[in-house]
Amino acid sequence: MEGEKLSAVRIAVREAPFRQFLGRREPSIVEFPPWGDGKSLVVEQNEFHFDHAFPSTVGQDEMYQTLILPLVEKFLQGYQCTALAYGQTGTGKSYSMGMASPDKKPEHLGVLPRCLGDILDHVSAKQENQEDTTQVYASFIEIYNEKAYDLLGSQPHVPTVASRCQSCTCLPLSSQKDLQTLLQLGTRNRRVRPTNLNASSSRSHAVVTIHARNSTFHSRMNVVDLAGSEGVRRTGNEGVARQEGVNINLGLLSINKVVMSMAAGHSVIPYRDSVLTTVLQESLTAQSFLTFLACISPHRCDLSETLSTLRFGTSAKKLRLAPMQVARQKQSLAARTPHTFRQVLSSSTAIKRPGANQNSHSVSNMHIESAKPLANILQRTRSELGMTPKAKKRARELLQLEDTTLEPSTIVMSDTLVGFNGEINGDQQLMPPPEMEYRQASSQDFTPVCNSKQDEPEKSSTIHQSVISPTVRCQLFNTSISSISLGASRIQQDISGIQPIEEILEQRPQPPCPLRRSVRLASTLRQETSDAIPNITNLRRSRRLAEIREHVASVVVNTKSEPTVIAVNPRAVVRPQQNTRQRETAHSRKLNPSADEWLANHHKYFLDLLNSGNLKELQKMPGIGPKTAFSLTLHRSHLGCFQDLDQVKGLPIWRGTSWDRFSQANCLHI
Ligand SMILES: Nc1ncnc2c1ncn2[C@@H]1O[C@H](COP(=O)(O)OP(=O)(O)OP(=O)(O)O)[C@@H](O)[C@H]1O
Repeated sequence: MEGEKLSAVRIAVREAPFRQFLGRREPSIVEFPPWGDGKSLVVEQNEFHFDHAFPSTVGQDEMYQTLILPLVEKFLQGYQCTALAYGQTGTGKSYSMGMASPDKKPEHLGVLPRCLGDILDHVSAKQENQEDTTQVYASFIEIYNEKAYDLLGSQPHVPTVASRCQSCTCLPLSSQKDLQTLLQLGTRNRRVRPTNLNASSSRSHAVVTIHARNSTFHSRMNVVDLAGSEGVRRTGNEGVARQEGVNINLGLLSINKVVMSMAAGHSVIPYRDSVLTTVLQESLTAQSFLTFLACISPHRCDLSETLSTLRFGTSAKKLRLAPMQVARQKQSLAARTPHTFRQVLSSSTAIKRPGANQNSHSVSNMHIESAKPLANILQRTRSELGMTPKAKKRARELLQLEDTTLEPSTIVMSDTLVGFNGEINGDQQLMPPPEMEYRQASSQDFTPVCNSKQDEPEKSSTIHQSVISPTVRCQLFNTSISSISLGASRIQQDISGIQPIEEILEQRPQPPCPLRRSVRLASTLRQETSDAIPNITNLRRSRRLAEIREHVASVVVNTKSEPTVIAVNPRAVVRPQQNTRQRETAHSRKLNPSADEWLANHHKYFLDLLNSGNLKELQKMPGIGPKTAFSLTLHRSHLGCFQDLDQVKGLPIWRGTSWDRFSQANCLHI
């Protein structure tokens, strides 16, 4: 087997024998077609293809040799391996994994005793040849009601405190006697309860972790026997047993979610959803070998559970893993910091953008050299940690850019950085640690970060650049770079084809005013009318309207008699005197148009509003309610647009004096 390419994820299905106590013999719902080559099965016209499909006639030895032995070989070469049995209750998971009470008959021995036996044989053979000094030891835990129990410990029924069971008992294994002790202790202490479907149903998930440790690697192999998936009603459980069932299903659901997330290439895997996945976190990574054994029932009454077990297997086939041999110290780093990869990747994502490599060639060689050790560490950390294929692809892209781009918080620049159209002054260092970068933005964050000369106040244009630079820094780098001047020469622009950032920023069209359209319209109207009416802001709406009416009345009177404004209402003329002198002069050019002119403008503007306003905007006009606004829009769409206000006045929507009120409220005087 050595040297043979073993697929990282393998799914096998095993059919259980008929359950005797059901008392009847019926044809199995599972068919193994001859064309399936031992890999396919058909259940009620649903076809499934896996790596192996074992009928109930296949014995323990054949199953072990085909499915588990290659995994054991990988384990002995230093890989992380997991063999996991899942399926409905009573379908032979514990039997297959060898976690049921030890059977005297050798043909019934399950995975665990067989693989421990093989591992011990292999290690002792090597030790005899003085080739190796591999130590083997194993732990046996169970997860019951969302609590982990150390079955080899002195208090097997007291939950362990450590969330990942790092401190559970590990028995050294050097002989068959040790092996027997381990199996006896574990299976004796494991919780079992008779249910309607299984006379000795395991009520917990069992995880046996075998460690092989030598001078070069520390590999792990998990043999997992999940508690059966079960419909709580079918098992006939009540009380505590019912709660057990709920927790069992919770664990199974969470493992399902973990596998789905890994298969989908998500960067965040929900390991923490249950104790089971937390314990298996170190093994269910993209760098492990995974083998699933789906145990199914031949009975028609179990059809739905059988189909759901097979569907889970089909989804797990989508997993794409890239196992790697894990060196002893690296493995512990990976195991202890499973999230480091994500941090590293996200920081890298923040600093490197597509196209950065083509523009960053002018980073000085000296700094590339200084950055290399750190770049290597980063690369190593990435490779040590499990990566989904998608993340791996991304990481590879990033690593290709590594030599010529900035590393987070590491490089002291002395040359010109062209990559982001920024120049970094030689004797100014990069800003320290990125933790500064993710503070909540405050006004201080946007004050120029300057050293030396740039602390001096400068011309407005320079200040403008400085104000931009911290923002740009946050976007492009995970580290701060002080004193970036964002100017790039025309030649650099021509070479890179990238416009300098400050130019882009300057030329970027101003974002639309954050005010709502109706408010903008209203303010435009107010501005227009403010040329002819006094400043009456900050007054209540009723009072404002009254003032407008008074003022317009004064203008009308004025044009009929004198060319200057006559104070018909003292408030109407007193207000402008409160305005500043500049405002008066600015307005004086436009002020005092004839009333006709003002009215014509006002009508025109008002008509525009009626033609362009939506329902909400129309309703904001004085004298227009929801119904009128709706009728107006209907007529408008029917007519195309209103030609003049007389046409609006002639619409059949105005009842009684409603037009007069509307006209008066809006100073239309029609
Ligand atoms: N392939 C098989 N050959 C012979 N006996 C089997 C086989 N599979 C299962 N059995 C028997 O079926 C019974 C139930 O098996 P087992 O307890 O392993 O099921 P399980 O899936 O672990 O159930 P649970 O999830 O409830 O613990 C056992 O008595 C076991 O010996």
